[in-house]
Amino acid sequence: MVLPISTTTVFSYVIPFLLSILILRPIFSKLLPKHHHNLLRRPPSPMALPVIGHLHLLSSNLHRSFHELYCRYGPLYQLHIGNQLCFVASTPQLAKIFYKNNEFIFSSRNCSPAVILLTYDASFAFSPVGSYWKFIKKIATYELLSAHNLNNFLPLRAREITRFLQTLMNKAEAKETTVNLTKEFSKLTSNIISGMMMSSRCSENDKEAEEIIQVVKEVTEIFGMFDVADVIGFGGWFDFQGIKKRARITHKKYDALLEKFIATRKKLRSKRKLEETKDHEEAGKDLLDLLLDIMESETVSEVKITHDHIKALILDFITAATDTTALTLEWAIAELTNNPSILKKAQQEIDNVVGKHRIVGELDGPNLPYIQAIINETFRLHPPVPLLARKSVEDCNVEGYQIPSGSLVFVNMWSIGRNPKYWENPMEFRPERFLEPREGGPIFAKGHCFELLPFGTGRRGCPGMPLAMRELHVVLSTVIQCFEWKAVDSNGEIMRNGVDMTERPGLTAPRIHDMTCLLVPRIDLPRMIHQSSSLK
Ligand code: HEM
Repeated sequence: MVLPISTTTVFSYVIPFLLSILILRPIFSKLLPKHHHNLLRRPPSPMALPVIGHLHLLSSNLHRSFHELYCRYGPLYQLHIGNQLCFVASTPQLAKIFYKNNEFIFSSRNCSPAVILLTYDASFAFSPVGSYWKFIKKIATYELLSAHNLNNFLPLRAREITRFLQTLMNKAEAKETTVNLTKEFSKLTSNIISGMMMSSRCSENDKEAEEIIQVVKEVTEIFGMFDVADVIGFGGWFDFQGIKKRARITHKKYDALLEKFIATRKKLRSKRKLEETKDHEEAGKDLLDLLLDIMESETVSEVKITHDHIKALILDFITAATDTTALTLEWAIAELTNNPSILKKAQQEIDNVVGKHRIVGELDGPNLPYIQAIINETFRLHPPVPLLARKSVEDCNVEGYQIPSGSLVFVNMWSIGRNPKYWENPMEFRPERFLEPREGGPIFAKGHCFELLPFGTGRRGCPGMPLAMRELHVVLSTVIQCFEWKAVDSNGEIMRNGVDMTERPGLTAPRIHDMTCLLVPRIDLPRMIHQSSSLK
């Protein structure tokens, strides 16, 4: 039935009613509580296509695509990647609102079928904040990566760094041989973390090292991919991009390597039990031992640890620790190659503070502030994890916009690091900016200064930060102290116009080409190694 509306009714009631809404709307909107008023407000968003949403706007270097969209849509915008609702934030203020003020809501991560496949569905880094995550977080913070354990493992790191320097020195002495620094950094960082986790080196020989490096590279690349089949709703059945196939192959390779390590350790434990030796405990308990203790323990623990959990956790930590640390070193060396005056200043600092009679050690860290500034400047321009990605577990109101539960939130640290609003002449590599007096105090990379969050922040922030900071400082310092280097291209020709700074896609943002150099010794390394028989 249609109700007849007379002209009188329209003029007497409807038009005045509509006009009053128009006039009073701004007043009411101020009076209404913000939360209510904005319940359905969403941040700006580009035009979406059916089914794929905004996928067509994204390149494989997501942080670059997100930065371009930031320039058009502002600090907070909304995207549909297939059927997944996403929000991208590109200011330090929003980073703080999302990950500090609302850290419980944005504490989960996106776990794709490929990640589940690769990580035995038992990853710590991808698990929601629940009893398993809390249990492992406690072990990571108070055992594996505690200050006490890091000190216990100082001799191990020193030994690995000495080996690394010796390898470089041997290659430098064979004058024509070029050195692939990308691979050497990855070998070093994977040896350090596998030494701490399994008291075993990843790369006793070059073939094994190559295998590990390839697997880690593959895992981080897969972790950083959007599988179109998942986000447009086909789920586990389709594999248009071959990501699931790659994950299966990589998983198989990883599994074989891990099984080998675990089997070796089990043999060692039985031998130790028989001999009742205590040496190992004195040298610092590794993660594998801790986990095997928990798995084999008869007492009921908070969480049941299985063989698969152990493999998943080793994968988590090796992957998280190897690539990130190695690629930071590589970016730093690349920037120093392109900025010889900064390299000179760094050499001078080391020569003045440490001299040429002993090798730089971890304990020199606080006395070498310029090296730390170089590391911070590298983090700013080349954050190893360019996008901090979390998933919301509840609805949340951010700056008047509604962010529904289950949304993916990206904070684009790469974009923030290059934004002239937060950094003067952002494209200039200038470590001095971290040493100059600054309104608001100095900027540190430890998770409290939201302009610079290389390790993330809050409860889901990186537990490996203390180890990474020690490693980065000492390794970069020793390379600067011990060698002059000249970057060469794939034909072995010296690159006179500077090294290429293009990135490769993935969860981390490594350089696209390996850093290959001709090395020239700056010091008499064999004599120094002999003199300072251990690096402290
Ligand atoms: C330069 C080196 C490193 C960088 C830049 C880095 C960066 C990060 C970032 C950005 C996150 C995510 C944080 C967030 O969501 O707020 C993370 C998580 C993590 N990192 Fe690191 N990391 C580094 C080294 C390490 C090392 C050496 C280890 C282990 C020894 C490690 C283990 C982890 C783990 C296990 C997580 C997951 C934590 C969780 O989900 O609760 N990282 N890292």
